[in-house]
Amino acid sequence: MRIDVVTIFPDYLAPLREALLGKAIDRGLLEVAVHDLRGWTHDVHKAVDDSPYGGGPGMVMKPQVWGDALDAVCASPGAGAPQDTDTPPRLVVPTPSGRPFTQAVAEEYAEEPWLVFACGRYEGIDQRVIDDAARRMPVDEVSIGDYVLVGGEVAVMVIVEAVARLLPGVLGNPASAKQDSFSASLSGLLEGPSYTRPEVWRDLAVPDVLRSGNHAAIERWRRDTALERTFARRPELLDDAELDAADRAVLDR
Ligand SMILES: CN1CCC[C@H](Cn2ccc3ccc(-c4n[nH]c(N)c4C#N)cc32)C1
Repeated sequence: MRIDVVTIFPDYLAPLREALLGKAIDRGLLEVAVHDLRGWTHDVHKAVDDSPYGGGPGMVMKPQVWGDALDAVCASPGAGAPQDTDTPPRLVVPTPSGRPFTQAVAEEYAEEPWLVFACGRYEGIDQRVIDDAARRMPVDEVSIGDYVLVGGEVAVMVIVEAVARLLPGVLGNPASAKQDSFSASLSGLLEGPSYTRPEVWRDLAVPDVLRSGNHAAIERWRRDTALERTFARRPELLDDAELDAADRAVLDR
């Protein structure tokens, strides 16, 4: 997978080259290029923003600069295009007003050969940039949660990590992603609690079933605790979960 990120704060994305993702890049499982939006400005002040039409607080990011940047970065075939194909990338624009970025969206993105991320700042990017790009490529405006950040860079880090860990070979143990919270194999439920040695720590013991060696009982316990935790913390997830009679018996307890 090829990932391009356009931002006015390239150094903000430096952590993408650390740890697991850094290893994935070194192993060629992932290619990441970060571009400084100011490279497409033409004035001495390298202006990327201007005051909003209709008034209101803050500034809006200029369409001309973003248009030139995305024309260059999304060019296919082009320098960034994977295998130099003429397939355009999917443009992902983080914004609080976007559709929710969920595990299902992460799984969708993990199938894409090429993602380009546009990191807004100020009050956001002139809408015409998104509307213009949508004439040439798939565009997604997504939100990582119902709170307001200062810019898109942190959201891109969240999205890239959630997507990259799903790529074959990135996680040491691929089975780990199969047991993710929200994943299909867990019926969209939250994961239950995890434990490791010692058996007793500060007079708190590991549940006996996990040391029983009875794999059927352990699987049932993990399902039950996932159901209980989901019911307690995210009951709305149960609406879409495929529950059997045993599951419903747990919830009716
Ligand atoms: C007061 N204004 C309101 C509009 C957005 C302004 C800050 N900003 C500029 C670009 C930008 C990109 C993403 C996010 C963001 N915030 N929360 C999320 N879940 C996001 C996501 N994905 C925020 C952003 C602040």
